[in-house]
Amino acid sequence: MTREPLAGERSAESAVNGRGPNRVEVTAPASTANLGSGFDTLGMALALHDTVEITRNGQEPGSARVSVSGPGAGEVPEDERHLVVRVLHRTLERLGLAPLAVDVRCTNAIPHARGLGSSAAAIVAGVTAAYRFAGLDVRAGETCERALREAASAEGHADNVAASLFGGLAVAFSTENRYEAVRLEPHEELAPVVFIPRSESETHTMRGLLPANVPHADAVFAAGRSALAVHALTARPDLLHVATEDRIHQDYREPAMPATLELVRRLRNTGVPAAVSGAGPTVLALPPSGEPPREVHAEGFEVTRLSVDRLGVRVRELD
Ligand SMILES: Nc1ncnc2c1ncn2[C@@H]1O[C@H](COP(=O)(O)OP(=O)(O)OP(=O)(O)O)[C@@H](O)[C@H]1O
Ligand SMILES: N[C@@H](CCO)C(=O)O
Repeated sequence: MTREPLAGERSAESAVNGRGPNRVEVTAPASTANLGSGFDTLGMALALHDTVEITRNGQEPGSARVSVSGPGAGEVPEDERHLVVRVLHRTLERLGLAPLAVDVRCTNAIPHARGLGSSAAAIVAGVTAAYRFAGLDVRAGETCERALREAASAEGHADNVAASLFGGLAVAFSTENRYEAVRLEPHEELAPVVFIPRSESETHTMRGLLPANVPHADAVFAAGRSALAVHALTARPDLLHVATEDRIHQDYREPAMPATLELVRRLRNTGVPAAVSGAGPTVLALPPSGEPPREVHAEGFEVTRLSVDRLGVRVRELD
């Protein structure tokens, strides 16, 4: 395999073949994507975390034994088909390294298929662990750009993974099929509230509801609102209500989650900036007070206040 060298790469082969860590712990944050007007572009990390502990076990290379507590327990595969393990192995392979045999312990808090970036957090955990086993730091210079591309190509879009990797607010974009992102510091007064329903929606199904093209006027509307959203989220939260307005994805997805869109409208009608979180069905609100509005009827939704995660993924060597 030919590829460009990575910073610290000379140590990578020897790290995986014996001198690297035996056990790493990765903590990856949830994320809310789109923020209304920034479809596939804006993502913000939230202080709700999955923790994954990965230990090399000396079994058959490429094998995995997985245990899960919290969301996903009893539902996701408990072997090498598990998302974190698939990404770990794929990333090692793309680094030109042999697969590892691992025990994986997942302690999850992010609900699955609700629009809170659970798959992105799992993917970011897998990429981060692979890099650490290879002696590389996902947060360092060129390596961090490659880690983003690795994670975004596994997810299919970069908004959630960029936020989960770097924390804070991500502006994701692509150039010549390369995923890229810029990290920005969200305004200190942002106080996200999420309304999480019991129902689930898989992102790939929700993406199937989107049209191939949108009217030019809607594209112009989206460009203006998303540019404004960057300013509102970082400097002028008083502009969030207008900045989070969308015309290019939410309504198209309404037939699959009518209660979500109804709640978005009820919140917005009381003046609260609100949008579908990611591909839904969770609703994200950014009330200026940080208080969920009492007068808005939100039966069927669990209401949770979350702060912004400003650090992104964390990794520790345990052994
Ligand atoms: N921690 C995890 N471990 C294993 N598999 C996971 C994990 N998190 C998510 N998945 C897989 O990804 C699926 C959910 O991903 P999906 O992209 O549809 O939703 P999401 O990431 O929660 O929401 P969104 O992308 O809208 O923010 C789950 O059904 C499961 O198969
Ligand atoms: N931008 C993505 C986020 C969900 O993963 C979407 O709305 O489909």
